Amino acid sequence: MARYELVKRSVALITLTNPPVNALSSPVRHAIANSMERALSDPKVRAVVICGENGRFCGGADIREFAGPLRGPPLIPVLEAIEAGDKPVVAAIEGMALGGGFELALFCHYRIAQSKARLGLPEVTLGILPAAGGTQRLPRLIGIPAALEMITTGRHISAQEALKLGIVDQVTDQNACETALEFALKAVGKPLSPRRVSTLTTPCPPDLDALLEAATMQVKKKTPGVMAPLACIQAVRAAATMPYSKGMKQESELMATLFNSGQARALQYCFFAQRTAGKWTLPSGAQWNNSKPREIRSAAVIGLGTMGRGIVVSLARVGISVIAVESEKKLLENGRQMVIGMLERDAKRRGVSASLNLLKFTLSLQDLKDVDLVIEAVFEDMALKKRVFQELSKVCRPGTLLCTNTSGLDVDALAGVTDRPHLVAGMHFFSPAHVMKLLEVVCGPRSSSETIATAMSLGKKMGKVSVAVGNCPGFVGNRMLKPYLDQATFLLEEGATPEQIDKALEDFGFAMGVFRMSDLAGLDVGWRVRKESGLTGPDVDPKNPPRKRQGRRYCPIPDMVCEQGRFGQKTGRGWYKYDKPGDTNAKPDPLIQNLLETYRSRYGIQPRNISDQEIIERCLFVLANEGFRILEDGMAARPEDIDVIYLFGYAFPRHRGGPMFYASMVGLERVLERLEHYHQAHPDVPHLEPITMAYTGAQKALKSDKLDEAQALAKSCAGRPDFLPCDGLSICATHSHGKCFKLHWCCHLGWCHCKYVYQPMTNVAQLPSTPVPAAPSDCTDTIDLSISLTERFLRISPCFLPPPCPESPKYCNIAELFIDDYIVKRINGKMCYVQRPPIHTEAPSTPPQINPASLTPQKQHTEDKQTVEETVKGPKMGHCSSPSSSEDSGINALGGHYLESCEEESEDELSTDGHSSPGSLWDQDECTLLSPSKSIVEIIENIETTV
Ligand SMILES: CC/C=C\CC(=O)SCCNC(=O)CCNC(=O)[C@H](O)C(C)(C)COP(=O)(O)OP(=O)(O)OC[C@H]1O[C@@H](n2cnc3c(N)ncnc32)[C@H](O)[C@@H]1OP(=O)(O)O
Repeated sequence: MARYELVKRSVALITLTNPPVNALSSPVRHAIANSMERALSDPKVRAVVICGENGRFCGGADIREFAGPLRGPPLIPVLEAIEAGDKPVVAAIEGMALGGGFELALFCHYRIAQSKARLGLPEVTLGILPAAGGTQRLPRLIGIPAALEMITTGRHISAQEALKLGIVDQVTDQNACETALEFALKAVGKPLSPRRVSTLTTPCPPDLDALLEAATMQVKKKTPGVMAPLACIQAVRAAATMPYSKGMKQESELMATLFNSGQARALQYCFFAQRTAGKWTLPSGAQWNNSKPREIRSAAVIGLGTMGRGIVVSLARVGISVIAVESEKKLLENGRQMVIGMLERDAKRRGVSASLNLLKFTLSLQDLKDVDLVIEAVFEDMALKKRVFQELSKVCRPGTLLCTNTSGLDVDALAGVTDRPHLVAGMHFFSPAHVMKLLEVVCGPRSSSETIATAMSLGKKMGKVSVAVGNCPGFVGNRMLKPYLDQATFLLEEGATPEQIDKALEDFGFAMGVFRMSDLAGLDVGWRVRKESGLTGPDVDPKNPPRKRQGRRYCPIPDMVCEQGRFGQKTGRGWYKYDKPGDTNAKPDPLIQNLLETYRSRYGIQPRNISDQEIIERCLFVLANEGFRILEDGMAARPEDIDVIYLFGYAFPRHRGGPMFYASMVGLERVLERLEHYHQAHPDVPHLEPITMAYTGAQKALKSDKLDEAQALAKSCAGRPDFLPCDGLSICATHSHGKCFKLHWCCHLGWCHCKYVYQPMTNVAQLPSTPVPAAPSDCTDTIDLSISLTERFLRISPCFLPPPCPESPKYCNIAELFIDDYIVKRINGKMCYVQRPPIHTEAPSTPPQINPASLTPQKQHTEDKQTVEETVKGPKMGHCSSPSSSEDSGINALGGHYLESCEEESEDELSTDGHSSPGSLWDQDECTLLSPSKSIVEIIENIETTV
């Protein structure tokens, strides 16, 4: 984990060796401590250099270790030994020095950086703060304003900026390690005291309070409701106002508050979910690490509307030559000018020259015969898209990949009209395509692994977060959006206002509520889609009840708003009013209030007071419920993929982790209970019906006495102003379950009220033991959780780790009890955690449909050695049942911050209709929580539980 060498006869070279990023895991900390001890005690050693293997200094603490108890030596004493030593220590920074890695460098007496290195304290993005002295040392080195900015934003800086700020002593274009060795020798004999950052006095600006106040306002505005940046500011204040040792204590106390918070868990989950999403897998067994992408040097984009232009820019700025095609001269010229303008602005911002020479504009598809890949971005019209694909099939050389930017139409139907269905896939960009990070790569049943590998790799090259999804109407993101939007308008019917709904969502963490966002995106797009799908307009049978479509509840209010010419910001009127068209300052409009009142009285709806809790539950639980359906249908491989789609395509607040993670934090049983409750109240809204699996599961799980006790206590707190219904973010460490049971009442900053009133979250190991209750008379000794939604969720989401595991054998994590294959048994008066024999379940009666033309045949299950698990799961088939939602294009519909404003755009010309054909086969989930080596029916642990 660290190599120790004596070089140049007198310098100890300590090389961190923990690939891929030399994170400071327990063995690494151990190795640094030992190596330093050796170096300091060896009289031959006159100086020390610390570097990282493979050109990477250190990526910081090992984030994976945060989920468990601390093992090995704590970091701070290890680092303090470096600073306190009497031999000069030089950090040789190549690649990156981040988080704890940067702090390690700050404990060294000198720092040399390679010119391409990046440095930073990104802890805030993980919901914590730089707690290995970063908040106390950086301000001492570079002053409060610069340190504050780096610490509260987590921004990585270049080696040159680090030199300018005084963080590093030298920047070199050569090998940093070699340079540091020379530097170290020269430092021998020079006084070390002034080089010890802990001894420096923080330069304190006269307007400290005002500065910190401004920083506080800024982070509250930028990241409302997020705790870590505020804690960072408090820690930096301590650096300015307290001696070093007291500041360190303050830093550590603030860290303790953040470390176990739900926000930290959510943000760390996001970090890994983003990386997991890149590890795609197909039913054929093809996956990210066994499929080779093609190199794409040239591409074509068809259609220069909003999406097409953004795609051209995304391709050209990473050095791919692009032929852009339009159908009319005027449109082509307009598109050309806009693309050039966008590229020039982008290049100026990045300080590079615009790659205009890579662009070619044409009216003829014939020009595309030699390109490596085509992305079709014409209007969302299946007939038109089919014509384009037929034409491409004739024109392009046989190996050209044909991709579509459809936001929800059937990719396989398009593949079917080509001569190369295996080379067809969806590449669903989000608007504006050159800004939004998300790319859904849609795998049709016939898409080859090479095609998917190429689309995913091209996405990565363009700087996108690419997620592989199955082929169903709306794919993943837009399919989930439909029930979310529906709930918002149903709530309007029932008595809420757009302002109230938006405020509840914004308080939850969205940058914009659903109605403000819809106004920004434009209301006419959705209206047109609804007209085309026969939901509104002249095609609707006049005998059809106005608030029903196909037996389901339908809300015509959005149509009524559009009928009045209110299309949102661009017309100066929408769900809100604006001072003038294009203005962004949304004001409540009494006309909308009148419209709602008239509507309600017309349909005899008695408006009622709707709580923010109901708004959040109905809008967000329905989102997660659809996510579970998507997993069931096999249209996403993992909950992480869904969350990543919502984080990057729909601006779901990152500190909530994404809709699936949020549901897991609230507690799936509570989500299920609330969905059941709302579905009973609204039986004509199928999306509120919890998926069958969840329903069945809840019937089987038994409640424990402890749970009742906790609920009774919790209920007694209802109504107290300082306690709110659990938002799922306040993790209950008291009961060590990582998620609150239903009816918990928690304050939102880390207090749990399930048992210990007004007691802050307590380390589980410090809690008194709870005796196992006597055998209950009216229930069996086995809690069968085998088919609960929770169990399934955890099975398919190994990343949803239980909270830090207590060392004490008196407790276990309840989450573990939900793991597939385990049951809880009472053995000799103790609750034991037992693995049960495999369940022999019948394979699904309907075999998956496999297209004979498929070039990616299904895994031969009969030939492989397989577990029961694999047999039962099998690949999923068919299109999902939810209605098509092409109300795209993402348009950041949940309310995200754009990095830059959208330009004045016109819609692409070209028409619509769309039929769905059977969708993709999709491998379901993996069960990495269970080790196949574990023996069957073995008592693996004998632990009392507090349940
Ligand atoms: C007392 C507390 C003291 C200190 C607190 C901390 O230090 S918190 C950690 C602060 N550090 C970070 O936040 C850095 C996180 N990592 C990154 O930003 C990037 O990974 C990095 C280092 C810039 C490298 O980017 P690159 O694109 O080259 O690789 P990728 O992100 O795909 O990562 C490769 C694999 O490494 C895993 N990984 C990266 N950093 C860490 C880490 N700090 N701990 C654990 N694991 C880390 C990452 O998950 C990837 O894993 P894989 O299994 O291959 O998906």
